[in-house]
Amino acid sequence: MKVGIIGAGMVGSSVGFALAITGYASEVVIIDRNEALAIAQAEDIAHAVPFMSATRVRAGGYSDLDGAGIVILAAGASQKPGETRLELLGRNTEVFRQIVGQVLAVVSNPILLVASNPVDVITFITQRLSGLPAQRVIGSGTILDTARFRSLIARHLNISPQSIHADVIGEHGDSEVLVWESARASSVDLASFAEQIGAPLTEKVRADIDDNVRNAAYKIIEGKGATYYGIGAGIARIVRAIARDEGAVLTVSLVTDHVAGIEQVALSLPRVIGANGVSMDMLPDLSPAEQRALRHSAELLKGIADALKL
Ligand SMILES: NC(=O)C1=CN([C@@H]2O[C@H](COP(=O)(O)OP(=O)(O)OC[C@H]3O[C@@H](n4cnc5c(N)ncnc54)[C@H](O)[C@@H]3O)[C@@H](O)[C@H]2O)C=CC1
Ligand SMILES: CC(=O)C(=O)O
Repeated sequence: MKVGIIGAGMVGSSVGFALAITGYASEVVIIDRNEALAIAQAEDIAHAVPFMSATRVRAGGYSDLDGAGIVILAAGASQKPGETRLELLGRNTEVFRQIVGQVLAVVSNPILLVASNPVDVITFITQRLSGLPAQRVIGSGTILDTARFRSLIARHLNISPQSIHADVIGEHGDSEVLVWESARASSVDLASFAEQIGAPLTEKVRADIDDNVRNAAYKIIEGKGATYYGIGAGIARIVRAIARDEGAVLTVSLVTDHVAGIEQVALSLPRVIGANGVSMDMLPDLSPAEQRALRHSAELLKGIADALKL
């Protein structure tokens, strides 16, 4: 499948690299308002291809998106140390007002994958600006937070993160909800598994994992200025689910009709993803506290999106 990437910065280039080395895309076109950057990133990534795959990688303009099945939107401002994702909203709304129309002028019915922050509100904006069905406008949402959650639980239990089934839902941001209630290691209840191997999930263990998931971006940005490898791999994983029509269940953001008593809000839930985008949503079993936290997250995002009066 041909994939376009708008934004050749840290995130866009990491997605391009992940797509090229996995071969999940047959062709990748990278576009940025800084053409020299797009060309340099595309060339650098193309030089990795002979070792790994047969993906064709190049820089281009919007007209080069012709025939793309997926367009990844990773353009715009990113957080400075200490800045929240929501503080990027004004700047990135303007960027998306510029780019969404240019994409749709060339590709009439793409699947749009939104990475730019605050990703839930930007996904809402992109769906409204594009007029595409909600199922085709997918925000990376909490796919990265879920990966962080699984990797930290796996580290605590000393097993593979692929054997952990645990999700982060709600906002990709400070109000996100780590779902402990239905978390499992293989098919075993997570708390029971942890007890059985002598590594119980004490309140302190849970609090440390929560802190390191919720605040991962702040800590990494403090240390190296940006996060990009995790989201690069996460978006490549979504592309694979679409390109191979997998029906994979991934936590992604989407404008959702009803969730936690709130209507028409973009946030993350586990969703089934295949060739036509998202086909189904699921709500994991939640504890009463997790239900309240999800409602809070949904209300927060709804309030911000409604204030935009799109
Ligand atoms: N969803 C997630 O989990 C994550 C999201 N992000 C978000 O991804 C976005 C990009 O982050 P980085 O790549 O680190 O930033 P960056 O600053 O490295 O790259 C952004 C790129 O966007 C380009 N750009 C800006 N306006 C444009 C326009 N109108 N048209 C075309 N290109 C334009 C810039 O020239 C720049 O190359 C940020 O909003 C960041 O917060 C970052 C990490 C994880
Ligand atoms: C920057 C960002 O959204 C993240 O790493 O989670």
